[in-house]
Amino acid sequence: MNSDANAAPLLQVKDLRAWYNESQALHGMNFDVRPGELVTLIGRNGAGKSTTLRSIMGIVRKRTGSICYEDEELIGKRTFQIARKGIAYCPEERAIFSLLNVGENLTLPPVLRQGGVPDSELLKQFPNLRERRKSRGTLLSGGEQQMLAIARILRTGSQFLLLDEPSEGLAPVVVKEIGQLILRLKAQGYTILLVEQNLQFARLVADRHIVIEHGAVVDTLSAEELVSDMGRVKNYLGV
Ligand SMILES: Nc1ncnc2c1ncn2[C@@H]1O[C@H](COP(=O)(O)OP(=O)(O)OP(=O)(O)O)[C@@H](O)[C@H]1O
Repeated sequence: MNSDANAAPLLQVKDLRAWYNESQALHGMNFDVRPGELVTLIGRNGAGKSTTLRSIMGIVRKRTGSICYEDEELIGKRTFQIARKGIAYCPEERAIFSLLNVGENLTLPPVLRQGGVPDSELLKQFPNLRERRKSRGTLLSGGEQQMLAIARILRTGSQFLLLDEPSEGLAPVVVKEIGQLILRLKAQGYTILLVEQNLQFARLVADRHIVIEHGAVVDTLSAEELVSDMGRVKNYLGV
Protein backbone atom coordinates (compact mmCIF):
# COMPACT_ATOMS: atom_id res chain seq x y z
CA MET A 1 0.00 0.00 0.00
CA ASN A 2 1.31 3.45 -0.86
CA SER A 3 0.55 6.36 1.42
CA ASP A 4 -1.86 8.93 0.04
CA ALA A 5 -0.32 12.42 0.11
CA ASN A 6 -3.80 13.91 0.54
CA ALA A 7 -4.96 11.58 3.29
CA ALA A 8 -5.71 13.07 6.70
CA PRO A 9 -2.86 12.46 9.16
CA LEU A 10 -3.10 9.38 11.33
CA LEU A 11 -0.77 10.95 13.89
CA GLN A 12 -0.50 14.68 14.53
CA VAL A 13 2.10 15.99 16.94
CA LYS A 14 1.80 19.64 17.92
CA ASP A 15 4.06 21.68 20.17
CA LEU A 16 5.17 18.54 22.00
CA ARG A 17 7.40 19.27 24.99
CA ALA A 18 8.75 16.55 27.24
CA TRP A 19 10.85 16.35 30.36
CA TYR A 20 12.96 13.85 32.29
CA ASN A 21 12.36 15.20 35.81
CA GLU A 22 13.39 18.87 35.52
CA SER A 23 15.41 18.37 32.36
CA GLN A 24 13.52 19.34 29.19
CA ALA A 25 14.29 17.07 26.21
CA LEU A 26 11.63 18.11 23.67
CA HIS A 27 11.05 21.81 23.00
CA GLY A 28 7.99 21.97 20.77
CA MET A 29 7.90 19.17 18.20
CA ASN A 30 5.52 19.55 15.25
CA PHE A 31 4.99 16.88 12.61
CA ASP A 32 2.44 14.42 11.29
CA VAL A 33 2.34 10.96 9.78
CA ARG A 34 -0.26 9.83 7.24
CA PRO A 35 -1.76 6.34 7.07
CA GLY A 36 0.57 3.87 5.40
CA GLU A 37 3.51 6.26 5.47
CA LEU A 38 7.02 5.31 6.55
CA VAL A 39 8.67 8.32 8.14
CA THR A 40 12.10 8.54 9.75
CA LEU A 41 13.26 10.77 12.57
CA ILE A 42 16.89 11.65 11.99
CA GLY A 43 19.29 13.86 13.95
CA ARG A 44 22.43 13.89 16.05
CA ASN A 45 22.85 11.89 19.24
CA GLY A 46 20.75 13.41 21.99
CA ALA A 47 18.54 15.40 19.58
CA GLY A 48 15.37 13.86 21.02
CA LYS A 49 14.45 11.11 18.56
CA SER A 50 13.96 8.30 21.07
CA THR A 51 12.25 10.68 23.47
CA THR A 52 9.74 11.49 20.74
CA LEU A 53 8.84 7.80 20.37
CA ARG A 54 8.73 7.33 24.14
CA SER A 55 6.50 10.39 24.51
CA ILE A 56 4.05 9.13 21.89
CA MET A 57 3.94 5.80 23.72
CA GLY A 58 3.44 7.49 27.10
CA ILE A 59 6.64 6.04 28.53
CA VAL A 60 7.89 9.59 29.07
CA ARG A 61 4.94 10.79 31.12
CA LYS A 62 5.83 14.43 31.69
CA ARG A 63 4.78 15.97 28.40
CA THR A 64 2.62 18.82 27.11
CA GLY A 65 1.22 19.86 23.74
CA SER A 66 -0.82 17.48 21.64
CA ILE A 67 -0.35 13.99 20.25
CA CYS A 68 -3.45 13.18 18.27
CA TYR A 69 -3.91 9.63 16.95
CA GLU A 70 -7.01 8.82 14.89
CA ASP A 71 -8.46 12.10 16.19
CA GLU A 72 -7.96 11.08 19.80
CA GLU A 73 -5.65 12.91 22.22
CA LEU A 74 -2.92 10.71 23.72
CA ILE A 75 -1.47 13.25 26.16
CA GLY A 76 -2.75 12.23 29.58
CA LYS A 77 -3.23 8.59 28.53
CA ARG A 78 -1.19 5.75 30.02
CA THR A 79 1.01 3.43 27.97
CA PHE A 80 -1.40 0.49 28.16
CA GLN A 81 -4.24 2.70 26.88
CA ILE A 82 -2.06 3.92 24.02
CA ALA A 83 -1.08 0.35 23.15
CA ARG A 84 -4.76 -0.60 22.99
CA LYS A 85 -5.30 2.07 20.35
CA GLY A 86 -3.00 0.08 18.07
CA ILE A 87 0.37 1.75 18.59
CA ALA A 88 3.38 -0.47 19.32
CA TYR A 89 6.91 0.43 20.32
CA CYS A 90 10.08 -1.48 19.60
CA PRO A 91 12.85 -0.01 21.79
CA GLU A 92 16.45 0.43 20.75
CA GLU A 93 17.62 -2.22 23.22
CA ARG A 94 15.01 -4.67 21.77
CA ALA A 95 13.99 -5.91 25.22
CA ILE A 96 14.14 -9.63 24.50
CA PHE A 97 13.74 -11.71 27.67
CA SER A 98 17.03 -13.58 27.84
CA LEU A 99 15.77 -16.55 29.89
CA LEU A 100 12.73 -17.14 27.70
CA ASN A 101 12.98 -18.93 24.39
CA VAL A 102 11.88 -17.49 21.05
CA GLY A 103 8.39 -18.99 21.21
CA GLU A 104 7.86 -17.69 24.75
CA ASN A 105 9.15 -14.22 23.88
CA LEU A 106 6.87 -14.16 20.88
CA THR A 107 3.72 -15.01 22.75
CA LEU A 108 4.38 -12.96 25.86
CA PRO A 109 2.71 -9.67 24.82
CA PRO A 110 -1.08 -9.85 24.86
CA VAL A 111 -3.14 -9.64 21.70
CA LEU A 112 -4.72 -6.21 22.09
CA ARG A 113 -6.78 -5.80 18.96
CA GLN A 114 -8.26 -7.71 16.07
CA GLY A 115 -6.00 -8.03 13.07
CA GLY A 116 -2.92 -9.31 14.89
CA VAL A 117 -0.83 -11.81 12.95
CA PRO A 118 -1.63 -15.33 14.26
CA ASP A 119 1.30 -17.30 15.73
CA SER A 120 1.33 -19.88 12.92
CA GLU A 121 1.45 -17.13 10.32
CA LEU A 122 4.21 -15.28 12.20
CA LEU A 123 6.42 -18.35 12.14
CA LYS A 124 5.81 -18.62 8.39
CA GLN A 125 6.71 -14.97 7.89
CA PHE A 126 9.85 -15.34 10.03
CA PRO A 127 11.32 -18.75 9.09
CA ASN A 128 14.58 -18.04 10.94
CA LEU A 129 12.59 -17.60 14.16
CA ARG A 130 10.73 -20.83 13.51
CA GLU A 131 14.07 -22.65 13.27
CA ARG A 132 15.18 -21.12 16.56
CA ARG A 133 11.85 -21.51 18.35
CA LYS A 134 13.38 -23.33 21.32
CA SER A 135 16.49 -21.13 21.63
CA ARG A 136 16.79 -18.81 24.58
CA GLY A 137 16.91 -15.06 23.97
CA THR A 138 20.55 -14.89 25.03
CA LEU A 139 21.57 -17.25 22.24
CA LEU A 140 20.11 -15.17 19.43
CA SER A 141 22.18 -12.96 17.17
CA GLY A 142 21.47 -9.22 17.11
CA GLY A 143 19.57 -9.61 13.84
CA GLU A 144 17.45 -12.47 15.20
CA GLN A 145 16.68 -10.42 18.31
CA GLN A 146 15.58 -7.51 16.13
CA MET A 147 13.37 -9.79 14.01
CA LEU A 148 11.85 -11.22 17.18
CA ALA A 149 11.24 -7.76 18.65
CA ILE A 150 9.36 -6.74 15.50
CA ALA A 151 7.51 -10.07 15.10
CA ARG A 152 6.32 -9.80 18.69
CA ILE A 153 4.56 -6.49 18.14
CA LEU A 154 2.85 -7.69 14.94
CA ARG A 155 1.05 -10.26 17.04
CA THR A 156 -0.63 -7.60 19.18
CA GLY A 157 -2.75 -6.23 16.33
CA SER A 158 -1.02 -2.84 16.30
CA GLN A 159 -1.07 -0.97 13.01
CA PHE A 160 1.19 1.94 13.90
CA LEU A 161 4.76 0.87 14.63
CA LEU A 162 7.36 2.96 16.43
CA LEU A 163 10.77 1.43 15.69
CA ASP A 164 13.89 2.74 17.42
CA GLU A 165 17.07 2.17 15.41
CA PRO A 166 16.38 -1.35 14.17
CA SER A 167 19.64 -1.40 12.18
CA GLU A 168 21.87 -0.50 15.12
CA GLY A 169 24.87 -2.73 15.68
CA LEU A 170 23.99 -5.14 12.86
CA ALA A 171 26.21 -6.37 10.04
CA PRO A 172 25.39 -4.90 6.59
CA VAL A 173 23.87 -8.14 5.32
CA VAL A 174 21.54 -8.28 8.33
CA VAL A 175 20.67 -4.60 7.99
CA LYS A 176 19.56 -5.45 4.46
CA GLU A 177 17.26 -8.19 5.78
CA ILE A 178 15.74 -5.82 8.34
CA GLY A 179 15.23 -3.28 5.55
CA GLN A 180 13.38 -5.88 3.48
CA LEU A 181 11.23 -6.76 6.47
CA ILE A 182 10.33 -3.11 7.06
CA LEU A 183 9.46 -2.63 3.39
CA ARG A 184 7.27 -5.75 3.57
CA LEU A 185 5.45 -4.30 6.59
CA LYS A 186 4.89 -1.05 4.74
CA ALA A 187 3.52 -2.99 1.75
CA GLN A 188 1.14 -4.76 4.15
CA GLY A 189 -0.26 -1.38 5.18
CA TYR A 190 1.44 -0.70 8.50
CA THR A 191 2.27 2.91 9.28
CA ILE A 192 5.81 3.25 10.59
CA LEU A 193 7.72 5.94 12.46
CA LEU A 194 11.36 4.97 12.49
CA VAL A 195 14.30 6.45 14.38
CA GLU A 196 17.35 5.91 12.23
CA GLN A 197 20.96 7.12 12.27
CA ASN A 198 21.98 5.02 9.28
CA LEU A 199 21.17 7.29 6.34
CA GLN A 200 21.80 4.61 3.73
CA PHE A 201 19.25 2.42 5.46
CA ALA A 202 16.78 5.30 5.95
CA ARG A 203 17.13 6.25 2.29
CA LEU A 204 16.16 2.77 1.13
CA VAL A 205 12.97 2.42 3.14
CA ALA A 206 11.35 5.77 3.96
CA ASP A 207 8.91 8.12 2.21
CA ARG A 208 9.91 11.14 4.22
CA HIS A 209 12.57 12.24 6.72
CA ILE A 210 12.07 14.58 9.65
CA VAL A 211 15.23 16.23 10.97
CA ILE A 212 15.37 16.95 14.70
CA GLU A 213 17.73 19.28 16.52
CA HIS A 214 17.59 20.13 20.21
CA GLY A 215 14.14 18.63 20.65
CA ALA A 216 12.45 20.38 17.72
CA VAL A 217 11.85 19.71 14.02
CA VAL A 218 14.18 21.81 11.86
CA ASP A 219 13.57 20.34 8.40
CA THR A 220 11.62 17.73 6.46
CA LEU A 221 12.89 16.02 3.32
CA SER A 222 11.15 13.77 0.86
CA ALA A 223 12.81 10.47 -0.09
CA GLU A 224 13.98 12.13 -3.34
CA GLU A 225 15.42 15.15 -1.53
CA LEU A 226 17.47 12.93 0.77
CA VAL A 227 19.17 11.47 -2.30
CA SER A 228 19.54 14.69 -4.30
CA ASP A 229 20.55 16.85 -1.34
CA MET A 230 22.53 14.56 0.92
CA GLY A 231 24.79 17.51 1.80
CA ARG A 232 21.87 19.25 3.52
CA VAL A 233 21.30 16.27 5.79
CA LYS A 234 24.96 15.60 6.46
CA ASN A 235 25.25 19.20 7.53
CA TYR A 236 22.56 18.67 10.16
CA LEU A 237 24.11 15.44 11.34
CA GLY A 238 27.67 16.76 11.27
CA VAL A 239 28.92 13.75 9.30
N1 LIG B 1 16.29 8.57 30.93
C1 LIG B 1 16.76 9.81 30.76
N2 LIG B 1 16.95 10.64 31.82
C2 LIG B 1 17.40 11.90 31.65
N3 LIG B 1 17.70 12.44 30.45
C3 LIG B 1 17.53 11.66 29.36
C4 LIG B 1 17.06 10.32 29.46
N4 LIG B 1 17.00 9.80 28.21
C5 LIG B 1 17.42 10.77 27.38
N5 LIG B 1 17.74 11.89 28.06
C6 LIG B 1 18.21 13.16 27.50
O1 LIG B 1 17.21 13.65 26.62
C7 LIG B 1 17.80 14.22 25.46
C8 LIG B 1 17.24 13.51 24.23
O2 LIG B 1 17.69 12.16 24.26
P1 LIG B 1 17.19 11.05 23.22
O3 LIG B 1 17.61 9.70 23.73
O4 LIG B 1 15.78 11.26 22.90
O5 LIG B 1 18.07 11.43 21.94
P2 LIG B 1 18.23 10.70 20.57
O6 LIG B 1 18.05 11.72 19.51
O7 LIG B 1 17.36 9.49 20.52
O8 LIG B 1 19.75 10.29 20.57
P3 LIG B 1 20.45 8.85 20.69
O9 LIG B 1 20.44 8.29 19.34
O10 LIG B 1 21.82 9.19 21.18
O11 LIG B 1 19.65 8.05 21.68
C9 LIG B 1 19.31 14.08 25.62
O12 LIG B 1 19.80 15.30 26.14
C10 LIG B 1 19.45 12.97 26.62
O13 LIG B 1 20.62 13.12 27.39
